[in-house]
Amino acid sequence: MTSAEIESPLMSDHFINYKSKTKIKLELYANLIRFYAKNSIPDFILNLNDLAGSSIGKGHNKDDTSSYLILYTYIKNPNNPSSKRKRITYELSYSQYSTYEQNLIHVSKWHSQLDNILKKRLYSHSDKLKPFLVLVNPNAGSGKAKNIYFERVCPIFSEANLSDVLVFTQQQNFAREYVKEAKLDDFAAILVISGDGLMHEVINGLMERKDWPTAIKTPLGHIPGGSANALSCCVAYLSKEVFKGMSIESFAAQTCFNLTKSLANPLDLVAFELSDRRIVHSFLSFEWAIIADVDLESEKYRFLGGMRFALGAVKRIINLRVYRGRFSFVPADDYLDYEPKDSSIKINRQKSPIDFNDGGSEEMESKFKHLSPLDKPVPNNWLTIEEDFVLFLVTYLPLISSDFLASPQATFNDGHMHVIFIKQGITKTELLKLFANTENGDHLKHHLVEYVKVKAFRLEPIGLVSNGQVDTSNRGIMMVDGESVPTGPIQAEIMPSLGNILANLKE
Ligand SMILES: Nc1ncnc2c1ncn2[C@@H]1O[C@H](COP(=O)(O)OP(=O)(O)OP(=O)(O)O)[C@@H](O)[C@H]1O
Repeated sequence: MTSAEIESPLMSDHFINYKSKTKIKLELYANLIRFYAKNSIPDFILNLNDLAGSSIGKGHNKDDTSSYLILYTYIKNPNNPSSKRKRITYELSYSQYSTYEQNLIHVSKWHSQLDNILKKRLYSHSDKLKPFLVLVNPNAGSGKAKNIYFERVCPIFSEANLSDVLVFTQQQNFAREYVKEAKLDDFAAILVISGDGLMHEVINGLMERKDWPTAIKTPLGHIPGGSANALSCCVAYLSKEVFKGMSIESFAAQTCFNLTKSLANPLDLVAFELSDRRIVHSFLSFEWAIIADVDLESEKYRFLGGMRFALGAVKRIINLRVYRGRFSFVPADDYLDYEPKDSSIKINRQKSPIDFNDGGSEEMESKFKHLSPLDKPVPNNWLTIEEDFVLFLVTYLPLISSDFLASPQATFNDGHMHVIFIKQGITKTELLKLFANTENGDHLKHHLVEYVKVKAFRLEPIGLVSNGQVDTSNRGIMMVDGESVPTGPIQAEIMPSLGNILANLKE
């Protein structure tokens, strides 16, 4: 027996379903509404997790004294929990009293009771009445973000009785500067309608504030509006919601509905020290070798949306590049005995006693737990691999695009970076097959794909390898969260649970 069955309803009333013209009894509980047509057994149970909100309406006929309760639901097929959500509205007329005013007063009680229950579930830690700050990049992806805001997001916010402050970004780094100066206390959360690049800007803007330790705790939400939209895919994947096989508009609407049901969840961020000594913060990935080449080179196919990556990958595999590099890392505790699948990969394990900040400085020690200055050797307890790499990818969320489940083990705050690399030796055919197997994470089973979980790493790119020669003038492209950074020695450390991401995680 569920707790709702032993509780008495908060409200119970008879309505007429406007569409079917049938009588219906509704019982409201803390988590659900029961719909009874004839029997004492409910015909339908609406979980309040599937309800965006309600509104009050009046009939068109001037003699109609009834008042209407309208429910906006986004329901999955009950027989298929992994189905898309479908919007269904229930228009329920109430006419127990003889005047419209009396009926309206009673329906208003339902509306405010529902609003209170739904808002209580939102951001329980913050002020319910604060608006969202919504940042929209009108030029993201194939240029749909503005329409997504007006046609998909606004209607759901209105159904859920949520308010927002809209800001269109005007150029690169606009959002970064905006959140650096914004009065964050005025907002419940920051929502980004764009690709992953704009979220990267927002996170870095927050980290550049004087009050960054509190600023970075502002809950962040992502609504897909760009081409890859990896963060929205990860939120949907970890919330057990569909994210494939639907248009960006439907995906955005579903994501927006889920945001109205979301709570703030701790999010791992990664601090990078770039070769020019700048510090940037990242939520998604670091790419070098083939993935970075594809990401940058496929920019010119942005009009294709997500398809741009598939096209770029095929082109780059045909003209495969190999880069020599030195990869040093602090393995996660469960990877201390890490051995590569390919026995020809040699790991340099320092035997000298562990010294965390060997050659480090006080400044580095105060900022980082593992990193020493970039111009000094890595500490003694790090492991080092020097190889010719075809692929080198670090992720801290599961997906880098809707069809690339790079690290199935990753969660929002598992406290680690997940490194995948492939060294020279893989054939073009094998690589093509492997790229076709990334949707379910099956690439990790391939004997030439290496995987290691780390807390910190350093990558020193050496040069492009061709015909046994190393061209040190070409060290490839490096990308953090899909944004180019200067190529050169780079290092990174995980910052466990530093940020907060909005997601409706199911138990
Ligand atoms: N109004 C704007 N006009 C032009 N560029 C902008 C504007 N606002 C932001 N930008 C920049 O556009 C770049 C791309 O944005 P974003 O990553 O959000 O979309 P995308 O690249 O289309 O999507 P994805 O990252 O999913 O592939 C970012 O570097 C961002 O700083």
